[in-house]
Amino acid sequence: MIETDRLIAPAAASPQEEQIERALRPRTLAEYVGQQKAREQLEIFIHAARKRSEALDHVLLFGPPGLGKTTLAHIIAREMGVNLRQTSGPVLERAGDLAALLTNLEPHDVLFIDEIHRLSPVVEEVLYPALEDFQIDIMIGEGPAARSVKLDLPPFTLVGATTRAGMLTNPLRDRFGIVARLEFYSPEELGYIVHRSAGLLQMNLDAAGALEIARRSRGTPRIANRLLRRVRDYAEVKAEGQATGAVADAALVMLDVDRAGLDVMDRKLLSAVVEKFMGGPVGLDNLAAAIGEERDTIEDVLEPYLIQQGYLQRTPRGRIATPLAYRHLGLAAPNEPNADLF
Ligand SMILES: Nc1ncnc2c1ncn2[C@@H]1O[C@H](COP(=O)(O)OP(=O)(O)OP(=O)(O)O)[C@@H](O)[C@H]1O
Ligand SMILES: [Mg+2]
Repeated sequence: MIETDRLIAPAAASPQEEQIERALRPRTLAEYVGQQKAREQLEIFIHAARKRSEALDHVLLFGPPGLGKTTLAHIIAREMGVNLRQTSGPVLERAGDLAALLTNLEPHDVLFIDEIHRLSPVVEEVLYPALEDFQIDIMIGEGPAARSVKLDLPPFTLVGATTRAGMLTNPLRDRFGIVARLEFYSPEELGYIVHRSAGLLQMNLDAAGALEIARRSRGTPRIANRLLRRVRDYAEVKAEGQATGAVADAALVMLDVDRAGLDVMDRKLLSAVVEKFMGGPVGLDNLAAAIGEERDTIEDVLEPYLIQQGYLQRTPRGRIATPLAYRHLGLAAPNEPNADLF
């Protein structure tokens, strides 16, 4: 069960997995599948910045976990031909931590701040003038002898990533010239990603096998690559390494990923709304308590895909299960005309 939970969880599970992810990560914009809107924008702005020999404008990337924000940050640095320095909101505790990073940048470098919605207010204060004027004010010394010194920074590009653009303060959000929202991938796009990964892993995966995995990966490349590796294991043990559509299906059924690509947690959430709260509306806190999950996990990880696929609706009064959710659970929706026949 624990294994299954981890399978679908969009966050990278272990250092080992992160290593595999790095190996499968596309390195150029041309290799980056899908996200057409974000890719086209970036292509143009990167091209223009390079032509003028300027730093790229600051970029905010947002979207659910595993859709390719970190990947895109690395690609931006690579396409700009500059270094990337990486940190994250919770790691930057003090203003001095950020100042140290900023003063070590070279012209046009990319500073990548993951989970940028978790920056502390004091650090954010330092960031504003850095983003706007490439300057920071730092305090030197303590007590009566303390004084503030202005330091010039080289022009740089901040790439911020967040799963929740709504949690950014307005002044911070306003300082990004380029804002790209990443969307869930289509089965065709994921099929292509899985096909490419299978090549890198030297695995025999036919077109039907790739599509089966793609359709059941919650629109998320990280999950697609993870399911691919499990299908590979299954195929090696049960099917002489041939990952066909039928083999992939059998492996995914074994892993409790259903034919719509929903896993145990997805189904648990939907059945809680339907059975414990009569289809909703139910508030986030009640739902979290009912299924024993964190609010954040529900909002960041579980809900976005269920909403996008039309199983769940978010209303001001709470979450509501749609007729599709009832059907998926093998139940009749309360207002459907034939409800009584079942
Ligand atoms: N557009 C893409 N084309 C091909 N592979 C991709 C693409 N986007 C992501 N991937 C694959 O999915 C994995 C996860 O992507 P990434 O780590 O960039 O997600 P993320 O959005 O940063 O997630 P998190 O919010 O958890 O940090 C990558 O290692 C890469 O192999
Ligand atoms: Mg990331």
